[in-house]
Order: sequence, then structure tokens, then C-alpha cells
Amino acid sequence: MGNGELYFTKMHGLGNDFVVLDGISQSVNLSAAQIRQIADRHRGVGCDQLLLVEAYEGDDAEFRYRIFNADGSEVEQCGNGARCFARFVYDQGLTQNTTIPVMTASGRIVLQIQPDGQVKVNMGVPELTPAQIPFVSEQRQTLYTLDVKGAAVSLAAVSMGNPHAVLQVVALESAPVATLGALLEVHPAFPKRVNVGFMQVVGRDAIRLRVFERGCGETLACGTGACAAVVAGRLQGLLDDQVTVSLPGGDLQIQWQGEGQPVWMIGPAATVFRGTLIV
Ligand SMILES: N[C@H](CCC[C@H](N)C(=O)O)C(=O)O
Repeated sequence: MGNGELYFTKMHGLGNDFVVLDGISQSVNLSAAQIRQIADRHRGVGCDQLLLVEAYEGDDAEFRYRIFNADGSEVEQCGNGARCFARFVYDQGLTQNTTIPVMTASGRIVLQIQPDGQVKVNMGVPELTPAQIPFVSEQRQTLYTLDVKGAAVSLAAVSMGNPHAVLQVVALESAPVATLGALLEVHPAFPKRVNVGFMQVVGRDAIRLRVFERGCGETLACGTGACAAVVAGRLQGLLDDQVTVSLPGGDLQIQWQGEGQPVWMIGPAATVFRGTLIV
């Protein structure tokens, strides 16, 4: 069913970019094919993910937001998108609160718009049990070895609501992000596919990271990927509890006190332009 015209806002978090749709004041009903077209950087607006903001009937959140990758797949969580969601609902006057709980496909998270305009997010407690990631393994390990086209690849597996594989590399520029990232994204050990992070440890409070994202390829930044990388690094004894994660698009501040504790993320959210979609 056609939607006719839809108002949208173009936003990004450190260059990870989004088309944001207000599904409250307008009726949005998009197929996966239509989302793919909107995300297309030549035939559409162009974005890594599309975010759909909806009212939430429960009393523990005012909003729900749904996340769709550029390939049209709906996913459970998005860190940079969460910050842009908070900025969007506040700037649009949909809420006057600067502390904003929101329901996502992987549960409730709480967003805080800081006085400096950055957004602080409680991203929830990471999931490390293989079945919950989901990841095919007999038991939980800090590092797993996967066979990828005959090569043994060592990686950590973490869920932030969405699945992440994290590999440690010594030189980020020459990391095989496009090739190994694409192979791991669809590796059978990850039944729902996986986001693939390549982490270079700079110090106990600093890493550099590139992420080949499930459903859209390498992005300039990945919020849940930054969280997953810090969790993986800390569990390997490489990182302390406050880490600056430097991604190609900029830096995120990530804090994690250890198992059973939530991961906190602080970073920016930018509004670039508004427009009208013809769908
Ligand atoms: N590609 C991710 C969703 C977007 C996550 C990323 N953009 C972030 O900031 O966390 C997935 O398929 O799970």
C-alpha cells in the first residue's frame, strides 16, 4: 500500500547515518523493498539505517522505535540511532523530558540528553551466553576459533541486543574489514547473521575500531559495536572500565563495570536536513 508523501529527518551519529520517520503524526507502512530504496544512496535518500518512531502504550516508556538496516532487515538495537532518536523526539517537541525511556525490539533503554548536547545511553547488560547472542557453541568462551574458508579466526561473541563478533587486530588500516567482515557476517555460526568489529587496543582506556555492520557493510561508526568491543576487550583483561572508542567517524565514551552491569555510552547526535519522501 502506498504511503504517498512522508516527512523525514536525516540525522547521523558520528557519520552512521539515518532516515528518521515520525510514525506518530503520520501513518508509515513500508515494505522491506521500500526501505531498501529509501536507503539507496542513488535512488533514495541514502542511509545506513531507517528509524521509525512510534507511540508506546505501556507506562514505562512514551515511545517505541524500530530499526531497519539498509537491506530492509529489522534489528533489535542501534546505539548511534538511539542517540539520534532522543535528539529527534526532543527537538520535534514530542517530549519535554531530557531523560527519555524508549522501548526497542530488545527491550527498554533510557536516554539522557546532556547539557552539552551529547546523549548518554544506558545500553543495558551485554549478553554473553552463546544461545542468546545467538552463536553456535557448546559453551561460553572469552574467545572462539571459527573456520572461515579454511582459515582459523579468533573472535569474541557479544550481544547488545544485536549480535556482534569482535576481532583484535594490530593495524586497523590494513584490517580485512570488507573481505573477512563480509564472510563472517553470514557465517553459519551466527544464525541471525552478525556485526563484525575489528578492534586495535591502543591502551587500557583507548581502542580504535572499525565495524562491518550486518545488513549494510562498513559504517563510519557503530554504537552497539563500540559497546561490544569494550565488553570483549575488558573480558580479555585488556581494558579498564572507561574507554574512549575511536571510530572512523569520531569518538564514543563507553563505560562498563563488568559482568552483570549495564554498558553506558556517551556521544553526539546531529540533525542534517528534513525532507519529503515520495513512496
Ligand atoms: N547493523 C546493526 C544495526 C545498527 C547498529 C549500529 N548502527 C549502531 O549504531 O549500533 C545490526 O544489524 O544489528
